[in-house]
Amino acid sequence: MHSKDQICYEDYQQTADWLLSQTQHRPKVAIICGSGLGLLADALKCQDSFKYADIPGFPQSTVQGHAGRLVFGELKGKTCVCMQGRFHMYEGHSLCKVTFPIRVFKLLGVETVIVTNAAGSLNDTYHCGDIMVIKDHINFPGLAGLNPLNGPNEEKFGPRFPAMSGIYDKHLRRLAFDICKSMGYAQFVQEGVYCMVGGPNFESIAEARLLHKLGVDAVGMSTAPEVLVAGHCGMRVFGLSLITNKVVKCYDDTEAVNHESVLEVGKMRSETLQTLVTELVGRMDINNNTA
Ligand SMILES: O=P(O)(O)O[C@H]1O[C@H](CO)[C@@H](O)[C@H]1O
Ligand SMILES: Nc1nc2[nH]cnc2c(=O)[nH]1
Repeated sequence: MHSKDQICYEDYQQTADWLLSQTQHRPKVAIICGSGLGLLADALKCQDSFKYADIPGFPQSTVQGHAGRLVFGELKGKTCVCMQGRFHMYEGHSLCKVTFPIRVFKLLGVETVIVTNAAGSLNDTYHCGDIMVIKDHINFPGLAGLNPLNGPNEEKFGPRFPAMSGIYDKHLRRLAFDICKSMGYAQFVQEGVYCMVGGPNFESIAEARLLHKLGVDAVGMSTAPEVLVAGHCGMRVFGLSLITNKVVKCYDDTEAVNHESVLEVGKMRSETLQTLVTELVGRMDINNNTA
């Protein structure tokens, strides 16, 4: 590794090579579990798992509800790798560290990334426990110049100026809605725009009103960096937000969000999310080459 914030191609390759030497699994799909959503990994069969602390080059999870384990296994016979815990900018990680696993996944042969997160809703028609299929995002840190793709471009991964229109795969979004309909989930599944803010504080009321005016449906402190890096290296992206709370927009409201209640809602919906992700992977069009 060069300096603290600079990661080179060989660093990603070293971590990927180490993982390939430790497991027979050759994943085509990566799943990133949001806050309180780590139980998603329980659905994987024939598991091989690694603590982040034991993986060369991997950052460490520091947030409650992010176990810090990389789990390989199968969903409906398709090989997946699942991050039980992600990295956030507010933990003090550089954005290169936050997105380090994505490029490692690319080198493992992953073609599709499923990102999940816990988020607060700004859309008045949403309820706690709703699942929002992400249609698009607003990346506030990115708009302000905080971008994991800053610095010399690594051409082996992708182009200097990647397009981000259509980054959330239309076909997978449609498939998710079909699955939700057939599973009886349709009444609590939404489609909307996710907004990333830096955190770690939740929104002030004036900030919440601003996001509402901008047409944001759900807000959180993650996801956009991982999506940018996955898109940059040509991976297909699908995203889900679990609505864990309503963002307070009214000065008379005495309710205040906290991380514990966010995790509670994650637990409540874990089985539903497991089913949805399992079915989605099962019906995805991928070439599965299990070593
Ligand atoms: O985005 P994930 O990792 O799901 O976590 C969300 O939940 C935490 C706040 O409760 C924040 O980290 C926010 O980003
Ligand atoms: N920024 C932000 N992140 C969240 N993660 C879960 N809920 C929220 C929220 O209301 N705001």
